Formats: sequence, C-alpha cells, structure tokens
Amino acid sequence: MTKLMIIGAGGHGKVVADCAEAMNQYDEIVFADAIYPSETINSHWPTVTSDKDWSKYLEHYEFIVAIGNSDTRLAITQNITNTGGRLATLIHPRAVVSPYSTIGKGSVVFANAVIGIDSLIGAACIINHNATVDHDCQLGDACHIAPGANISGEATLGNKVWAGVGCSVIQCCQLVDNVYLGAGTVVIKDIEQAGTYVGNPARKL
Ligand SMILES: CC(=O)SCCNC(=O)CCNC(=O)[C@H](O)C(C)(C)COP(=O)(O)OP(=O)(O)OC[C@H]1O[C@@H](n2cnc3c(N)ncnc32)[C@H](O)[C@@H]1OP(=O)(O)O
Repeated sequence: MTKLMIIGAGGHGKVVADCAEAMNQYDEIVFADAIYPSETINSHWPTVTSDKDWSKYLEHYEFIVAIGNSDTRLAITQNITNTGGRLATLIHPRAVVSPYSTIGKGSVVFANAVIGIDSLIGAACIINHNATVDHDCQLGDACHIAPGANISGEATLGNKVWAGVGCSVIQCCQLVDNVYLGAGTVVIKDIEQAGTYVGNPARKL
C-alpha cells in the first residue's frame, strides 16, 4: 500500500479520489489545494496542504493532478516529474483497458470507460465516465475525453484536446493540439486548426 496526494480538491478531484479508493491500493488519500486550510472543499478526504507547497510530500506520496484546465494540469504534472516526484496512473477497477494499450503517467481512466487494443494515451489525460477510446488511437498529453464521448479506431488527437460530453470522432480522424469539441459534436474529418468546434458535422465557432 502507498499514499496518494491529489492536487486540486474540486469536483474533478473528488472523482479522482473516489476512483483511487475503489482501486484499493492506497492506504492514505489526501488533497493539496490552494484554499488550504479548508475542511469544506471535500468532506471525505482531508486537505493537508496548499497546492503551492506539495513538494515536501514528494518522498512519501504518489501524485496525481486533478485540475480541469489542461494547461495547468500538464504544467503541474511536468513540475512533479522534474522535481523527482512519482506520478500515479489511476484506472478504475470497472474500466476496461486493453492490456495492449498504454496509459500515460498522471492520467486517470474512470468507471465504465473503455480503452481498446493498441491505443496510446498520453500523460495527464482524463478518460471520463463511460467514454470510449477505441483500437489504435493515439492521444497526446493532457487530453480530456468527457463523459460518454466516443473516439473511434485509429484516431489521433494532439495535446490538450478536449472532447466534450457525448461527442463523437469517427475513425482515422486526426485532430491537432488545442482542439475543444463542444457537447455532442460529431467530427467526421480531420481538424487542422486549433479552436472550438460544435455541431454535426463539426464547425468552428
Ligand atoms: C464531468 C464533467 O462534467 S465534464 C464537463 C463536460 N462539459 C462539456 O462537455 C461542456 C462543453 N461545452 C460546450 O458545449 C459549450 O457550449 C462551448 C464551450 C462549446 C461553447 O460555449 P460558449 O463559448 O459559451 O458559446 P455560447 O454558449 O455563447 O454559444 C455560441 C454558439 O454556439 C452554439 N453552441 C454552443 N455549444 C454548442 C454545442 N455543444 N453544440 C452545438 N452548438 C453549440 C450556441 O447555440 C451559439 O450559437 P448561436 O451563435 O447561433 O446562438
């Protein structure tokens, strides 16, 4: 058993803690958050330090960054690596992840998510409840596949791609870095320009 420090005690943070507890491999789960000290952020697990001051915990804890903003999540994740910290990778016991796929450090895969065979998920990614990433996909760092979103086989997503709740990407599509797909967006061809896309078929806002 080991200890886990979750950086960010908001709504996403508590889902991360819930996932970590379900894994039954941590004997202690704590938060670091900028609003420290606060017992009201999250009533189930303690917030023990500010998120600026987690470095003194490096030796005894694994870390996971639970901040929704992709730039911030990736920056803090990289900072932890650069300062010698150990990053956790959390996979809910009721997610289905092919043993032939790779999930990057600092990433989380929540309940009912499915990762198909031969897929590669980058660092600091969020594969949310009921999301699917099918076979032979490649996701860059700090992507978020929101609840119920479906990424079809052989799709390639750049860094910090945000796929909103219930959206779909058809097979073999390639999306550049920093693409934000609104709720329910349907992507049927490559997206070559960063920005926010909505609708069926996807159009740039
Ligand atoms: C665990 C969790 O909770 S994870 C969180 C999951 N959350 C999501 O997936 C949220 C995704 N966010 C969205 O879909 C948002 O609507 C965004 C980010 C795409 C756009 O938000 P805003 O920038 O505020 O745009 P705004 O609401 O002003 O809409 C602009 C236009 O786009 C349209 N639009 C916005 N979102 C969508 C959408 N998802 N699909 C279709 N059209 C949309 C609006 O109707 C509006 O059209 P109009 O100009 O013809 O009136």
